[in-house]
Amino acid sequence: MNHVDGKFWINRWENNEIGFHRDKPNYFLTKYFSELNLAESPKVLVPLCGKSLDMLWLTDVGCQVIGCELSNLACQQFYSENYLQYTLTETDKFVQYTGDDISIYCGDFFAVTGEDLGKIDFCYDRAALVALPRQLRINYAKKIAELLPTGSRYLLEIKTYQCNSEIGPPFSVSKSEVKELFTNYFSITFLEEQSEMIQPDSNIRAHGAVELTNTACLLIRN
Ligand SMILES: C[S@@+](CC[C@H](N)C(=O)[O-])C[C@H]1O[C@@H](n2cnc3c(N)ncnc32)[C@H](O)[C@@H]1O
Repeated sequence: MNHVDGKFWINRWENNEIGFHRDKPNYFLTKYFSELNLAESPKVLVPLCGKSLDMLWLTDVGCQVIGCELSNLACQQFYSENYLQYTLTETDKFVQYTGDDISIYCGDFFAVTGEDLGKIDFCYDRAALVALPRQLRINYAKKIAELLPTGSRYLLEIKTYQCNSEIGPPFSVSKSEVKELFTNYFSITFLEEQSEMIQPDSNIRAHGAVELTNTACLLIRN
């Protein structure tokens, strides 16, 4: 399993192993969005976006969305399944899908720069940090801090479960790890926790994890 060079994820999309995809908007996003005090028409970064329908929900409430996704197939499916028009531009780093309100940089998130994005108001992370093994989570936290300007908001959902070694994705990320990764750059509030039983067909269930807690974290960039 090679998470680092991306083959793992490319294969998952090619084999349609996308059990992480949801057919309705995320509960924490829809509940807490209005409390974020964002400017009008905020620019939202969705790292590791897959073909998440949360991006559509965000445009419905007036956001301009920039996603980043490794798999070209995921990007194509996002636009075609939602009947959205796009144009394609190729650079040395990305294939850029540009739609009316949603653009996706198809390529490696770790190659994105502040110059590529412009000023981001809000970063929305569902199943992104927790998709990454520990060393990449450290790099990811640094990248997020680099891309987000002072005052911007970062809504992060983590999943926490009991395990003896690092299994995943999704990887178990605790509230103390969130503090460790982000405390140098952000003020952190834990908004809400919800427990759920892990699906019997999940790979982490096969390693003995039975129940997990989803925690919504709100981070504000210092
Ligand atoms: C668990 S999925 C979550 C997708 C989406 N956030 C959602 O909620 O459905 C993680 C996604 O991250 C993408 N990904 C993994 N590593 C990446 C990287 N380095 N750059 C960009 N995308 C990446 C994968 O292809 C996959 O679609």
